[in-house]
Amino acid sequence: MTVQDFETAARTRLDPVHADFIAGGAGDEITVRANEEAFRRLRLLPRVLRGSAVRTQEVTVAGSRARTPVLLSPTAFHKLCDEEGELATARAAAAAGAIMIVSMASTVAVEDIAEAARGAGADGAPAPLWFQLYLQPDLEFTEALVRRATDAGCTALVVTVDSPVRGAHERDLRNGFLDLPDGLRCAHMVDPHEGGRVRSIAMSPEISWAHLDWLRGITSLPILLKGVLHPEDARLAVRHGADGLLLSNHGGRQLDTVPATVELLPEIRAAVAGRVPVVLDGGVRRGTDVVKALALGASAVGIGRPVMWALAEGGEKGVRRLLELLREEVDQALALCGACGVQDLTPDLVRAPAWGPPPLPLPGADTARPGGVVS
Ligand SMILES: Cc1cc2nc3c(=O)[nH]c(=O)nc-3n(C[C@H](O)[C@H](O)[C@H](O)COP(=O)(O)O)c2cc1C
Ligand SMILES: CC(C)CC(=O)C(=O)O
Repeated sequence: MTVQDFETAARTRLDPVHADFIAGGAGDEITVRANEEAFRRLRLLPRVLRGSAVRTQEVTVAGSRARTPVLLSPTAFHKLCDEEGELATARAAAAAGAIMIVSMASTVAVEDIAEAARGAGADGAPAPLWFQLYLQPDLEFTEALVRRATDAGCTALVVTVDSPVRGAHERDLRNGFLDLPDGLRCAHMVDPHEGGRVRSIAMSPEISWAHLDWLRGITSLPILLKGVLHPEDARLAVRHGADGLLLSNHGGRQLDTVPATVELLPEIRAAVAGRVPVVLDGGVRRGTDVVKALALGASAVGIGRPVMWALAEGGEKGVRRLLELLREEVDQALALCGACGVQDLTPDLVRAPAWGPPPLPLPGADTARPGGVVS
């Protein structure tokens, strides 16, 4: 009945080491918890008598049209959850008309995922697929991967920029989960020039804005940056030609103790000043969470762990049910807010506690804390 139920059910089926890999985060997992808690602290303030009988959830983000504002954030290794892996996920996403962001660390190749999605798209419409990339210091390899994703029909690239090194996943270290089980591999990291050797994904601290400029020069696909948290970086992203941001703290899996993403949303929105869309992920578990994020200015929201749990619980059917459930919950929340669609969701529908940047005590200035970030 709820998104949370999928986790409970999945845990009875999954190897506990793999369940820990999915659930876990970096360090003390403070940010993992903060993401969900922040949504719980926000309150909705609905409008009434607005005639919201005909409702739509359609959105267009960075040129891709979707039937739902809920997209599938990139998650690695779907074959840990289901033997069909990303093929099952792609079919379910296509049936729901949801954007799926294929992880660079997927256990099925993007060409095969695209084929599965094409076969399952409702109304014969192609389901939008985006491709997530960790920029590799080996630019030739990165360029070849961008071409593969483009040729497979992906309509945007999502560059994850919060991973100059990998976050410290202490559950995995304790469990000794350091590699994929035999028989599974990252499909995009098999190097045809090196006799099928599987490369590791480099999370490299040498990656800089210059690499993004290089990427901008080799592709005409929209580029979204995933993992920008500081408003100054959001401004820089726009200046460097990014077409959108995926406001994400990697589900609390990179730097622990960073703020919940929904807390940062108003600041990031203000920084980009409407020039590019902002998608948000992290802790979205309810239709009301989706509505809160959209009201605060997100163009869409992503879900990570729930997809893995649903896949483990029921394969393609599980992910279909998950997406249906969220569609039903979003529809109900829209109706109860007096909204016919995303366009009717505005910041005045949300009451936020007083979070945001700490007050900057200026010499001689009144140091009283400003009110909530949502006015
Ligand atoms: C098991 C797992 C694998 C992930 N793999 C990737 C990945 O390959 N690339 C990436 O950019 N983010 C990855 N993420 C982060 C997600 O894209 C997303 O930011 C996060 O899961 C959203 O938070 P949520 O799980 O609370 O919905 C992963 C997250 C999880 C839980
Ligand atoms: C294997 C990693 C590249 C996947 C990831 O980003 C994560 O586990 O958070």
